[in-house]
Amino acid sequence: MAVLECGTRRLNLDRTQVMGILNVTPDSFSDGGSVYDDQALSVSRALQKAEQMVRDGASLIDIGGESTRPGATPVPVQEELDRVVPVVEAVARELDVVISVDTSAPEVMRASAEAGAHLLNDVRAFTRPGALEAAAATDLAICTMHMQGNSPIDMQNSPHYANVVEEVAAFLQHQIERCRQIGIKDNRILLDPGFGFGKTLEHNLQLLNRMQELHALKLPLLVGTSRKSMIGQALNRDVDERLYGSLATAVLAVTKGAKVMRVHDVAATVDAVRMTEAVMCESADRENN
Ligand SMILES: Nc1nc2[nH]c(SCC(=O)O)nc2c(=O)[nH]1
Repeated sequence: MAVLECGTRRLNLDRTQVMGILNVTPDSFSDGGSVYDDQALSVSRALQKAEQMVRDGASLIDIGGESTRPGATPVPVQEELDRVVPVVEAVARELDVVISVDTSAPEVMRASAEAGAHLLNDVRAFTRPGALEAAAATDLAICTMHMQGNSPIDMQNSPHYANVVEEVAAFLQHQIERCRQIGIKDNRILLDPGFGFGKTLEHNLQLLNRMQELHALKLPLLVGTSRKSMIGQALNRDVDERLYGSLATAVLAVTKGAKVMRVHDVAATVDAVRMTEAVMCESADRENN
């Protein structure tokens, strides 16, 4: 059985797992402010949303205190801590689920691990000073992701690749080597091609269409396409009309070997993923019988 070691928890990767997105930010692009009451973060509202996603079939919850949509400005660390830590503590106390924290700040990584998180998810691939050391000091799983450009502020200015799949693969291979050098074992690592992070529509479409080529890296893939602009651009849909397109990308990602899907719409995605796997397993069952 393929397993991701997530601190005190182990995640079965023999089947694709669905990660529910829990933005605890007032300005996230697709559901900004959904857990805010007038200006204040409501921990109870955040917990209710997490409970619903677990009921819907999420086996991971990704808690993010900084919006990383294109053009977003960084959040002060203390503000991020104030948003994330109380929600991690509440979810750890109340729910049986793998808790992921979407952060680039080493202070938030350490505090989240203390508060009960199981996975550190960094869209900046643990490149901030002290971030990889902070991750290595825990026994949490990590997700390391490709982004072209230094941050969401500038990543979409002029994305450019000679060969996007090869360049993303080379970047992720380098991240694996950084992790190994600092003592983060392979069975704690998820890799993520970073859809929408310094990529044009064509880059994103090619990356999904050729994603099976990333299996050469031999570590499990996390995919985050849910409600992203690649869907809006391909279908000419606003952010609240991208469920069907998101499901199409989830099905394709699963057929190409994604092991974790990071999504807003958990129930719909769980059914799409399970149906896809039912068909895929049929062919495997038939070949084995
Ligand atoms: N690992 C990982 N973490 C993420 N955090 C965001 S924030 C922007 C959004 O949800 O559209 N995207 C991703 C992603 O694609 N992969």
